[in-house]
Amino acid sequence: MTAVPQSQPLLKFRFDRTLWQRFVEIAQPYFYPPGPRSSTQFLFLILTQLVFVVSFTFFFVVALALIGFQFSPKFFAGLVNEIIYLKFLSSLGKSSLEIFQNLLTFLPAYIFLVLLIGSCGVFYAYRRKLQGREKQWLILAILLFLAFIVSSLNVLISYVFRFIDNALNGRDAKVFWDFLWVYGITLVVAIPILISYRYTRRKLALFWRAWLTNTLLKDYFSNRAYYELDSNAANTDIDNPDQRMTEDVNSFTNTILDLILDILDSVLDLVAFTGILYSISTQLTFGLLGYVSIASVLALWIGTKLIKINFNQLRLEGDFRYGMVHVRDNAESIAFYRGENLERNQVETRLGRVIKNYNLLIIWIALLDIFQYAYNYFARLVPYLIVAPLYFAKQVDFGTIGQGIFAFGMVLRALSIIPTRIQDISSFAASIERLGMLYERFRQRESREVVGREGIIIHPYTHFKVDGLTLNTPNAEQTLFENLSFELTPPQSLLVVGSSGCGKSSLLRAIAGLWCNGKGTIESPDYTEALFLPQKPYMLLGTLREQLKYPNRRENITDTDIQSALARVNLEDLANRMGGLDTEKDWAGVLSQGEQQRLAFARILLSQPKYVILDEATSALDVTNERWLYELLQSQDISYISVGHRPSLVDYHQIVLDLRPENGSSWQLLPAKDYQFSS
Ligand SMILES: Nc1ncnc2c1ncn2[C@@H]1O[C@H](COP(=O)(O)OP(=O)(O)OP(=O)(O)O)[C@@H](O)[C@H]1O
Repeated sequence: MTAVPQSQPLLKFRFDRTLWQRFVEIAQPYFYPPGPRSSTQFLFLILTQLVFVVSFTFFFVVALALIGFQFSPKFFAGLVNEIIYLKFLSSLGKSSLEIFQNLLTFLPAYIFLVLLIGSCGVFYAYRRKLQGREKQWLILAILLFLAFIVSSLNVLISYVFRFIDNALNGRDAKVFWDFLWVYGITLVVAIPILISYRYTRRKLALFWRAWLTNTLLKDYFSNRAYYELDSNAANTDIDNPDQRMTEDVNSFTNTILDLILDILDSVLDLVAFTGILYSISTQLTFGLLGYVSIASVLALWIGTKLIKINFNQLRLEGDFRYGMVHVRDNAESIAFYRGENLERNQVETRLGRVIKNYNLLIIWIALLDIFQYAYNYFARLVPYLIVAPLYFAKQVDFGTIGQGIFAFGMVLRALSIIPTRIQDISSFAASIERLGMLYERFRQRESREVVGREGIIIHPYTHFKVDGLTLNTPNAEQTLFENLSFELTPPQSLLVVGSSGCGKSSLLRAIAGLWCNGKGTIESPDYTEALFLPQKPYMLLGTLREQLKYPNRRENITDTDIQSALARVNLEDLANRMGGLDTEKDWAGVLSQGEQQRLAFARILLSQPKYVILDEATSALDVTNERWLYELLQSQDISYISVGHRPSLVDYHQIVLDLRPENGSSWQLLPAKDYQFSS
């Protein structure tokens, strides 16, 4: 049964600089390689891309307007007269067509042209840095462009309805039907654009997720980080790395795009509709700004509380799921022990923590709901209160009321990103914290490796040589042995003995480079020349063939080689019995311990290493099979180190290393023929 996490590391959850730095650390590398001042350059490139998209959109919209003008001159004439940002255009020509045509020879057009060429130039200058990242920049550009178009469509639709309302009010049937047609055509164009916008957003999130997960996986599997993280310890700060690399990455890449594009949409809507709103009422505009600012500060305060709760929720959910997986992986042992009740208790304790924290979460969400309902319902009243008196005083037409309410709603929505999305923002911040911590841990390991590890020094060498080795456990609680020295010249073999817990397996861990807390030097052959056989053989998820080829050190292993290796370890009928080499099973559950240990010996025959390290690798076998397998090793001219408790093992080794000799010294090395197992 694994430890149920008791305490959590003390973390501060705030919308602060550290959170921002973590965010940049995770988000930037997909688009721009990290390095000194790279964040500034990255932001500069994002702005340049924005400039590019704005300039491009300008020419695109003018071209569209010129085409659209051919279909509905009345609507476009109306637009030029009504849209506040376009009113200045009236000076460019008499008819609306002239105005649009003149736009292309007007000063802003030149400015946009220069910006367009300039931004292309900037990207050209950065082409080397962006090598391999072209795809994401291109998709981002398309996404930004679509965001502009979608926002323009919203403005357009608001005007179409204003004209429809006014035509209704003036009982002008012709104009009414004309604009209904315009609306129909706009929809035909708008729907595919809207769908492409959403699709592109998801596609970029998907590419980003794949990239980020692969990057983290690379770090996770490099230099055995997965082994060092010790993520099941109760007080670990990197809990559930699997969850961080799966769910947290997914929610990060999806939410980030949703949020960033929502913010962009909001900015665009804000620019588009504040003008309309401002032209209707200045008080309404400023009142709205004040209202939203106060609400945002309040929302951020509630959000800060929510980050911690969301962070804990993610951790507790991960712990709960791991508890269940642990039961699944150890089903047989638990069944033998009849440990159901204890296991149920441990998963129920974990579930209890999930529920307790979730309970806290829903209380805070309820508080947030009160705030959000009050915020939204009160906001709906405001435009009526301000625009209706203007209408009664005949200062604005009827269509203006509808458009005023629509514009108010759009500006309110645009400004309300923080008050209304604070729940998403907080869980996003929690994901950033969790991913950021994992990311930092990987970077720390990397810099530690560059600077050089402290403790035991490992050198590559032609054979095993240990010099002055003192080994501590990773947490430095125990010193297992001191000043150990020995040399093993092939084809010599060494048997490591000693009472349980004296550090036999730990010596093998140090030789394999897994433990390095202590001092002294270990010289060992390259890992590709050695094979390690643990007491409980590792059975991977896959076919029987993959099982036998593991760890895939040699190519061109044929099925005949496999069959012959199986026969030599007394498993000739295994493939037939299991339905062939392509069969996939839960091998750890299907094969007996002894069969698994024999299968591990078959791996030696197939991989043909020069050295083998065996940690009680024959403990589940009878003495006859054990002898047979050791004779097999000797016939292959393999030099090996074994750990074991059985007296019979002494016969297959030349040297014995006793890590807890009875004479009281720290360790003892002697020829096997002189060694006597104590009874
Ligand atoms: N990850 C760890 N962190 C801290 N201490 C550990 C860790 N793994 C093992 N130890 C401790 O190190 C000591 C040596 O463990 P090791 O597995 O090397 O014993 P051993 O001699 O191989 O025992 P056995 O014969 O029972 O397999 C034990 O006291 C064990 O509790």
